[in-house]
Amino acid sequence: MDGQRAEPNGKDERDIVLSARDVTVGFGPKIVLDKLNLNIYRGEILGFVGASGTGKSVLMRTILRLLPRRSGMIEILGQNFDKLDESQRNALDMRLGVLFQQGALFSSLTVRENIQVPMREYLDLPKSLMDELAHLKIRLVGLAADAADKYPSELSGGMIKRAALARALALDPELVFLDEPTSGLDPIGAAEFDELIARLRDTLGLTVYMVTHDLDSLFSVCDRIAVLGHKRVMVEGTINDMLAYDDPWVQAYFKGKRARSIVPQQETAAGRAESTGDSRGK
Ligand SMILES: Nc1ncnc2c1ncn2[C@@H]1O[C@H](COP(=O)(O)OP(=O)(O)OP(=O)(O)O)[C@@H](O)[C@H]1O
Repeated sequence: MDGQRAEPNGKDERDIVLSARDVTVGFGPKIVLDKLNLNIYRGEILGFVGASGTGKSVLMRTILRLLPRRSGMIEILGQNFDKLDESQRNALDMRLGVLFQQGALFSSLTVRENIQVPMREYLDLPKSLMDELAHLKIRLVGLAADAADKYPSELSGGMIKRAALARALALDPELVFLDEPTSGLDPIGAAEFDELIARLRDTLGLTVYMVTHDLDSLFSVCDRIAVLGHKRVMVEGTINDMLAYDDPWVQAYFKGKRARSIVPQQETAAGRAESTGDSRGK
């Protein structure tokens, strides 16, 4: 397993929604990602992990075109941004949702107004319709209707994450990027957020790219895991693939004390359902 996925017959029948090929990113003389390859498949929740400073945020920001790459190709939903004109890029951007770390809501806007930011940017809708849509998104992420008129400073950490998720879902995206979605949440709040993401994937047919350090998320909701190391995706696959991979960081991460408190539960089919917050934060 080296991140260059090859099926036995040389073909991959799965629907690829994001494909990064030989992506190289650097700052000055420092190369952070070197010929990185990664596929994300439709309908999956991919957990993206790696030691601090390996380039997880850099990759996500490169995919979102917030950082330039030196070389390589990125295709999203079958399209190569480099070959699109501005209106096509906008159309593609609308099919992506992003939840940045810490939620990144605008503090001077209410939850409703925050959710409407992407609508105002990309769509020309009457206010009444935008209000209705914001209300739907608020309910979708499990917030009470009265959260709509609250400012971020009036929300708990868990509510901020949900409001930020509602904003990420404002335009009904197909592919959602989540940067450390459960960081800062208490164990129960984190488990509930994981469940919400899994439910939305099932009901909305989302594909989810989740950067996370949270072992519980990896074990409980991620279908596949990709590990960033040595400037590329060094291993991708299931938990069992991680456990079998011979690398000191991967072994320490997936077989360390924290992981041992979670792994045995996951070895049964019931494990996914059982793995709610009790092992978090140990
Ligand atoms: N704008 C920048 N200019 C120079 N170096 C940068 C810039 N952004 C990131 N880096 C460097 O790129 C490397 C990867 O950073 P990145 O933030 O992607 O790590 P990460 O894997 O997301 O870490 P963490 O898990 O701690 O969030 C680091 O060495 C960082 O210092």
